Amino acid sequence: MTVHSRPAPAVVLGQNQYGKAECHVVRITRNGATHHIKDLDVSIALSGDLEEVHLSGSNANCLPTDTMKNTVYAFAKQHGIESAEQFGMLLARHFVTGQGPIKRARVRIAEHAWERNDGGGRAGAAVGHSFVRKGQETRLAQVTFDGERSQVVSGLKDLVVLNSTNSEFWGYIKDEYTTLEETWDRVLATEVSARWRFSWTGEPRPEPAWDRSYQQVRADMLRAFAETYSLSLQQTLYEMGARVIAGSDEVAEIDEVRFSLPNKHHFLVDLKPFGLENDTADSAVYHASDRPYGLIEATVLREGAEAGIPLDLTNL
Ligand SMILES: O=c1[nH]c(=O)c2[nH]c(=O)[nH]c2[nH]1
Repeated sequence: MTVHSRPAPAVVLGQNQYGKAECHVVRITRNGATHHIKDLDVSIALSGDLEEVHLSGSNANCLPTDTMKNTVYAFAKQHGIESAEQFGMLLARHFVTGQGPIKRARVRIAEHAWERNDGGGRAGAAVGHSFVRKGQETRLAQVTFDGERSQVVSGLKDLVVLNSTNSEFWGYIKDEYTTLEETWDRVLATEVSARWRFSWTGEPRPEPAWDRSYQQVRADMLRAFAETYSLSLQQTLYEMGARVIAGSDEVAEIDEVRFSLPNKHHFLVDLKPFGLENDTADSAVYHASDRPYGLIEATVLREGAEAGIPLDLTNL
């Protein structure tokens, strides 16, 4: 059998673009004790005279995607973020007018909206630096009944909260692998996942008013988060649990609260290479990192109560 070798086909480069996707930039503006937050996911795609980058490997016309990322953070500090549209326009114009080979820039922005954490209307002075991400959390309930006794575990997940000050982290173990710098002022943010178990097991005790209880627990958690001057997320977790247990009344008595709190790290961006001082009295720009993240989990119990919520929340 003869194998007919075919001539190599002529190949050409088609449409192409490149850029840095999902630069998660958070800018905190400080007006005294009242802070404001802008939280954007910025994705950039540039195109233009980029044939040689693909064909010969010459990077002479290639603006590194790392530079695009730095530009996002530096512009956030330098020019502020008025709106997603205005910030996107500023960036798109910068890349096209600043670099000859770049002919077109596409900037996509997803903005995460935040509102003030007023702890259900009861948080007082902490409101200036405490925020809740917009969009409802998911409310959860698990009920079991064995013919005699009921058990009710309520919960919530996806409640994202952030404090732009009143959080420190220092005094921890330092071994040969520790590089983390101690901090006396950082952003503390988490996505609350919690489950709480009621002491109520059925008649003759009156059934708790579940909706009212849920609102009370949610408000207690938000208020404790806002008002706790935090030395660690672990300490904040404990304060939130303690507030929930103490805040539950006799009818809707809660014996146990279990939390799973991812530490949503916000890293201050080093803008010194661009001649910018970050973290000044009026504003700071952070990189909101989504992974890896610290995961802080614990149960807080009424003294004397037996733990009944399993360690693994995903099974509830
Ligand atoms: O609140 C914190 N708790 C930790 O255990 C921890 N570990 C870490 O690196 N950062 C933090 N922050």
